[in-house]
Amino acid sequence: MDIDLILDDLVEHGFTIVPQFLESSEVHILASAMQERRDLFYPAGIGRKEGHIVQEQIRGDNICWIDANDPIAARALSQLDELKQSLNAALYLGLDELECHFAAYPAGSFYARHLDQHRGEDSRVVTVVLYLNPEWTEQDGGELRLYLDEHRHLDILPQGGKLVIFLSNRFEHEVLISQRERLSLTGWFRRRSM
Ligand SMILES: O=C(O)CCC(=O)C(=O)O
Ligand SMILES: [Fe+2]
Repeated sequence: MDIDLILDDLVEHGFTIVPQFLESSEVHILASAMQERRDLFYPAGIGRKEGHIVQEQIRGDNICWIDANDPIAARALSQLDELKQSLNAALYLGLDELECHFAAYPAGSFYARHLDQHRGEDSRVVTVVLYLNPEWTEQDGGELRLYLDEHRHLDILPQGGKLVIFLSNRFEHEVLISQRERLSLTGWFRRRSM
């Protein structure tokens, strides 16, 4: 992980892609640990609290929240913590906790275009998505489509070990239909509450 490159990219573009954030052996370990928790996954909803509803026409993934101290994801979480410290030191983002969950998109599912901040709430500052799919190809679909502005978007394949980082309030994005099960760890660095 070249931290200077990450910081430069975030300052200049607001997002960056780290192709090999996690080694492939670690991706395997994390993906199989995730499979062991499969009975704890449930359909993801949209909105918070009373507004929370499950709508497969919007998002079809199943999720399982991960505690920051959970040994299941120790390696990935400690690397993400290092990243957070660098972001704070260089960019003064004041990032505090990482809120994160595993996500599994069954074949045929997707997540429609959205922004990662809930209405009236701006505590999610930086979104990180770490993919856990070894040997993912273009035929498998499931790209993360990041809308850069009104006219341009970027499609990112969810290949194992890759980390995508972007400013949560800046980029609308969607997950295109996946042709096979698509696994990830998604997190949000939150701002310290005043
Ligand atoms: O898995 C991805 O590529 C993005 C997931 C996402 O947008 C979300 O969980 O908010
Ligand atoms: Fe999102």
